Amino acid sequence: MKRLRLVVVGAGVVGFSTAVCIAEALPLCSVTLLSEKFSPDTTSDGAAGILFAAEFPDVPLERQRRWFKDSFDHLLAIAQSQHAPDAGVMLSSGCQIFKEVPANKTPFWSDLVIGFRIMADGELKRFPDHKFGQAFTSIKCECSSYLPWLEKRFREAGGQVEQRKVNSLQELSDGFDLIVNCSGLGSKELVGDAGVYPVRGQVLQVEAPWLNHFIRDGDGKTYIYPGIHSVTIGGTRQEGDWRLHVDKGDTQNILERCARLEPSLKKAKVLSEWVGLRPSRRNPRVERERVQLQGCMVPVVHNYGHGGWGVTIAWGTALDALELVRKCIQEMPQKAKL
Ligand SMILES: Cc1cc2nc3c(=O)[nH]c(=O)nc-3n(C[C@H](O)[C@H](O)[C@H](O)COP(=O)(O)OP(=O)(O)OC[C@H]3O[C@@H](n4cnc5c(N)ncnc54)[C@H](O)[C@@H]3O)c2cc1C
Ligand SMILES: O=C(O)CCC(=O)C(=O)O
Repeated sequence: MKRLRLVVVGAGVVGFSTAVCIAEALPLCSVTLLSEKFSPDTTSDGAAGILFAAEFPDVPLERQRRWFKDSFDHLLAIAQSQHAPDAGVMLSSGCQIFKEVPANKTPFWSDLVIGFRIMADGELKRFPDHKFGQAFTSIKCECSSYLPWLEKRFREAGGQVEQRKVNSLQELSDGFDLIVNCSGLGSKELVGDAGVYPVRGQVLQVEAPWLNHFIRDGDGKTYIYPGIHSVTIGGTRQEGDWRLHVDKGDTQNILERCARLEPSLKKAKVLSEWVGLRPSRRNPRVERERVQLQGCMVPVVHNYGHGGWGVTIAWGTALDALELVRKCIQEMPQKAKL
């Protein structure tokens, strides 16, 4: 019996989440993950990995809530299991503080994280420049551990992995019946999407084991996220900036901004510096189309453009992508399904 051959392009948190969802749900299909780069060399690897999100302008809020909730619940189950240290997933409590009271005091995910509450005036005293704060428990998912863990899970479900750059979807039409595109910023070239652009982010890993709680400035530029082995501090959001090298000016600026929120960071040792390009788009593209490749109409499911929130919503969008894959398969002629 000929098995249906599926290919997932991309080995970041979106690609591996999608590949695992598909391989585990459709054991009769052959699933291959192809990617130019793997952990530790993807954008996902350096992300702070905190589950937190801003709203995308044109995606129905219910769908965004589902992406957040499905991802949060999936990672919470891992954080509370024996797999937590191997997968690099931990609960993380802290606060987001604002210099001005925000128009929306309760973000759309406030009831999806744990214990969300508005901070009392007394708690804000240590942040004299800030007037308003939200305290809650979220999750930190460290992709340098999580991606290898997902890869193992994918292989255990029968998935195959191959390192290769895909220059055009045409290259895939011979070997595969269905393509799932999770190539992040690579989609700009791979599928000619002019709406995809980089937002450069620089972060530092510092040694500060005395810090247990995260602090995020509501402007989204400055954050301190204690992790399993070190503390991630950041950041920058430089739109359209393709530079992948560390900028020493940014490093200095990050250290100063973070020490203003948490003075003890002046005593922290800098362990490493890292730059990544967020695969940004006005809205993530989670949809399907049929593309003519070498004379055949081939179904393509897209799942890319998660910007600064890819770790947060990867599992939720992967489940959506799985449903789109199922629909494509249902519409295939019976012969192709065998
Ligand atoms: C500094 C910084 C901090 C961040 N912190 C957080 C955070 O705290 N929380 C959060 O939710 N998000 C965070 N993000 C955002 C997050 O990193 C991204 O949203 C996420 O990594 C996107 O995942 P992805 O799988 O789409 O892309 P990537 O990780 O970039 O993976 C894309 C994959 O596609 C492959 N690929 C691309 N083109 C091709 C091709 N033509 N052929 C073959 N393979 C190809 C690449 O090699 C790679 O494997 C942060 C980002 C940065 C830069
Ligand atoms: O914005 C945050 O607080 C988390 C880090 C992040 O998502 C980012 O830098 O893109």
